[in-house]
Amino acid sequence: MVIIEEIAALKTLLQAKRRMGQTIGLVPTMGYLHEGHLSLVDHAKAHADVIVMSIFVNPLQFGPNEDFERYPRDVKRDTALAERAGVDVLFMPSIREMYPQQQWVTVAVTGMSDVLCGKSRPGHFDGVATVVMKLLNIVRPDSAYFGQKDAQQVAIIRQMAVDLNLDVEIVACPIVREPSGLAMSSRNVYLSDAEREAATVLHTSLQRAALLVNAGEKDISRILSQVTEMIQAQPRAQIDYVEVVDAATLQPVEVVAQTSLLALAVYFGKTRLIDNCRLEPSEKE
Ligand SMILES: Nc1ncnc2c1ncn2[C@@H]1O[C@H](COP(=O)(O)OP(=O)(O)OP(=O)(O)O)[C@@H](O)[C@H]1O
Ligand SMILES: CC(C)(CO)[C@@H](O)C(=O)[O-]
Ligand code: BAL
Repeated sequence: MVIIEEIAALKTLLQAKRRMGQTIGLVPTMGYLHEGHLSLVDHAKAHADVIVMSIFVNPLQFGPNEDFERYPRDVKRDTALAERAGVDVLFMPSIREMYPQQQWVTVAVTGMSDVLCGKSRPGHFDGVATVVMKLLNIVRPDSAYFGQKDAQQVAIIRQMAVDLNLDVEIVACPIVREPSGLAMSSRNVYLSDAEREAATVLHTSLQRAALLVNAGEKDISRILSQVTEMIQAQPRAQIDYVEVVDAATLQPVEVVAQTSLLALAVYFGKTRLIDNCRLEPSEKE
């Protein structure tokens, strides 16, 4: 595995790979790697010849009172895990390398960014879209891999690729979970044992919703009230939002359809966790 910190060096290396006819897959991350990230590498390896993983904790996507400073970092461990997973090029730029001067031009996301997580994290998705756009322009991958855990992020990036005519395939990969059902996340490290245990209610409540839909329930308010009640019964949980939206446009929907996404964000102590699942009504009626 080659480790690169400079944009120019990365561009030169990838240009040579491209000239040899090799395809490039990009896995963007903020590091502190876990099985969720590594599953993205597996998906990328199935499609592309050269796997580039980026590790960059992007200041542009953190609000002033968020956890940019204390976001977990472990370069040594990440390097070993990336190499073992089969990453070919690990791109770890400094903040100065990515933002050598004030960023005068950024990507602005409208509509899709003021719902769900965007409501409580103003500016977050502009920061995500801007850094992903920069990474795509630096790496020029054939395909880029994102986790479905961050459902709003992947929907926005897909839309960015369409709206800004990007020549890249955006691939959404399934959520990887702990045996307890808790979705893997770098921020899980903030949880106390009791909070980690309590947080399993997220997956259980999503499963309850899926069961209801399977049994023929189409009324979104009834589904939402069951999910909300289950979470509220857990004293350590503080709901930020629980919503059903269209998975592609993120706009609210009134009746469950094949494209519906149940998404939630819930605080356990100071830690805000997200999770989601598709609600797929059975075909028979
Ligand atoms: N459990 C998971 N399953 C599948 N993909 C995941 C999972 N967790 C993260 N990813 C994906 O990995 C990529 C990098 O995410 P990131 O580095 O922010 O990790 P994270 O665990 O989501 O961190 P955070 O706790 O900050 O949300 C994103 O595309 C994200 O959706
Ligand atoms: C896509 C991403 C790497 C952009 O900083 C980040 O939002 C993440 O890790 O999900
Ligand atoms: N995985 C999303 C990155 C963030 O929460 O900033």
